[in-house]
Amino acid sequence: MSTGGARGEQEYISRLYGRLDELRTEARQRLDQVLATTGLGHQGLAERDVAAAELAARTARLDSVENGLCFGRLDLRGDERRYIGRIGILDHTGEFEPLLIDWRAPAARPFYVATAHSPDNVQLRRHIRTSGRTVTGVVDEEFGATAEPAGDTALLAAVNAARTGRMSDIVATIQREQDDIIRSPGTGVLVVQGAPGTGKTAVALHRAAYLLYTQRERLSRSVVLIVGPNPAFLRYIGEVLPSLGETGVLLATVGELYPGVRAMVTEPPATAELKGRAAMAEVVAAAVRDRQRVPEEGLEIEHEGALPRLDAAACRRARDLARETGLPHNQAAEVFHGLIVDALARRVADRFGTDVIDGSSLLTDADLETIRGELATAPEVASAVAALWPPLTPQRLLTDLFASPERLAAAAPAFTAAERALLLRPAHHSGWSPADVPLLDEAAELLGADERAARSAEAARQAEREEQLAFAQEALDIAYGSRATDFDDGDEAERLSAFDLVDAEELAERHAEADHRTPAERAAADRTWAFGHIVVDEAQELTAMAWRLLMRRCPARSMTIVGDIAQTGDPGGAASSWGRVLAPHVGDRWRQAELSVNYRLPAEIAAVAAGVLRRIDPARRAPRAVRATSVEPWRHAVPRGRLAAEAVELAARECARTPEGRVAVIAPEELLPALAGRSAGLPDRVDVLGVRRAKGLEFDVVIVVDPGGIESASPRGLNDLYVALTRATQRLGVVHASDGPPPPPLPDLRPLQRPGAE
Ligand SMILES: Nc1ncnc2c1ncn2[C@@H]1O[C@H](COP(=O)(O)OP(=O)(O)OP(=O)(O)O)[C@@H](O)[C@H]1O
Repeated sequence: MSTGGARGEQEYISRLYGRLDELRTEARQRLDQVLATTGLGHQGLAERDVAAAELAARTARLDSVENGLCFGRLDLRGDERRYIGRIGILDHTGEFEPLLIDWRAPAARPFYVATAHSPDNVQLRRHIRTSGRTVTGVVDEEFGATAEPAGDTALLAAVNAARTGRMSDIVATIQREQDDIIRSPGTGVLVVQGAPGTGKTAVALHRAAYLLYTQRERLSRSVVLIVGPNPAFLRYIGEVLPSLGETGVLLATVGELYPGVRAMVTEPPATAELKGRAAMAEVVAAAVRDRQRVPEEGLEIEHEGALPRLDAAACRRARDLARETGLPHNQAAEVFHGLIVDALARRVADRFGTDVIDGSSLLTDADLETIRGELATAPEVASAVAALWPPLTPQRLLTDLFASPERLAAAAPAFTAAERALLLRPAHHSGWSPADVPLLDEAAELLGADERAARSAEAARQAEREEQLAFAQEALDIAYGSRATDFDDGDEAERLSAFDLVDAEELAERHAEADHRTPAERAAADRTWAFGHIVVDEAQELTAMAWRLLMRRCPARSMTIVGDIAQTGDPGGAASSWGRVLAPHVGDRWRQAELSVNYRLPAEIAAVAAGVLRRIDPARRAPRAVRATSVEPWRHAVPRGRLAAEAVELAARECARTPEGRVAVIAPEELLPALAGRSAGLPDRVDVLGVRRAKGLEFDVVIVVDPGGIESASPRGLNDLYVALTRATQRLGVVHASDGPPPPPLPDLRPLQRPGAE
């Protein structure tokens, strides 16, 4: 690494930061000006809010690119020089030349794809390292020269760096196969398959940033949704997009995608698996149909004396016709009500008798209409009809379904009794689980809005508005009343007061709560939001029901799906094949890209993982590791009762030998309480966790406890073991019970010398 070059670059980098500071100040001043603007009408206020939101987003973007603002330089043949960085910055003097080129712009691409074989007009590629605003070093790669490729030096420094517990961006070292995926067009469904550590998450996040750059107008309004497997994972990746200047995305688990429901309840894996099956879509549909009843004994209503009875056949006809409209349940309820009223009106007319000669009604059409109108508004009719076809919320439907063995038997006849028992729970349950969320969403689609609830919400809004109007009128009256006493010095004609400028309507609008939420916040609160693009990470974990929910949220089917079939630990989780998962939603209209280089695992750990992968699927090729560390993974056999104690002791030992970075102890769920009890004295940078929570995360050092226990804990335990063994960037140890051999290929590992003797 050259420090001479570093000194040479400092002046330019300082100039860039100077310009960044100016841009920030300008953006803040404009924001302050916009917010201070007054005297706008309703339309003007709305425009002001839009401008303010855009300026606030710009300010946030400029603030977030402080670290590593510029990380590269390209010298092209013909004396052109380009500096590459997190955002584009123009020189404000003269010709508005680019001072810094956004990494996503086409002009930056040679920085990522130029090679000695295909230099793309590049003479020199320079990696610039900074700490704060100071240049700490540069690494040059001259094309045509025989120097060590600097790209590798920069990449190796990045992959070897100690982990902080938060994922960092890879914008300075994106590799060619990753760049191809990041810049591939945003239309359609793109699946990125790759083994653990190949950079799927990194690529997916940079792709989101790239699409936001190329389609800013569309995507900043329609919002990019990033879906991860659990909140810990979302926290882990949460800083990547802001560091790339992108703050307007929504990160969520599937369990967080039903507004108004906090899915906090944990339930047995078998229940969650069952709720995730595609068959549940039919169960929910059947549960809705089951609530559209026909009384076998017919329908008898007390209204001004008993109304004529409607027999079951007439009720069934009304139900079938209402269903045939194809409307959601709550909207079809109105149709059903109308049909029952029609049938009743005809019966009432019949009671008055028919003409003995031709059998026609003795009542005129007008008479019939009067009877109909009267029945249509009769509360007794309404409540009798609602008992047959009740208005339902998704929560009500599922609560009733899961609380009743009879309802479950009717809605899920294809499930076994044992399976239905897994779904049973009391009506007064303590809340919703993540697996309930796609079911609630499914129900919401089939039920539609509860029209009556919507009407009463609209009535409440109207009442509130009238109240605001009255309040505004009162305020104006007071202002008007006080005018003579306030301004009796004769110059009131020159002064403007509230009643001169606004009427009550306008004042009420000003008092009305403006919607200052960002598009991402509005999207989070709206079940029917159509996202502009969805990124699904750890996609192999999603259930069939979760896929249905996500596809509904993305009618344009613009999606990036990243995952690894070999890491599916959840039998209800998708994927033994991406084709099978996607076929119901997009047929074969999807494309796949593959990542083939392992950036996380050193070759020594990758070899252990490859052994497990061979057991999962002998046909699958393990990715090539980008580096070796010469540190061999170890194993340590201990009596079963000592697993937790020894693991904690070894974690402490690993901490002592690795002064910075993260250490993880990954164990079967049933060992976690024992481990937690013993690990209180360990430093904060040690995590003790099960495989489920470790998915997608990485650590400098990993100790896998009781691999046999992880493997036997579930039908896909071997996949879980594979996940656990693929989390470490530097060192891996395995602690296993001495009463049996560790599962292959772990017996080949070097046995650990007694601590201290190594
Ligand atoms: N081009 C790159 N430059 C520097 N680091 C990289 C690069 N590509 C990937 N990495 C690093 O490799 C590690 C693994 O990346 P990532 O977590 O995206 O892999 P993954 O394929 O999603 O893994 P998993 O399947 O386990 O979730 C991360 O630390 C990431 O920053």
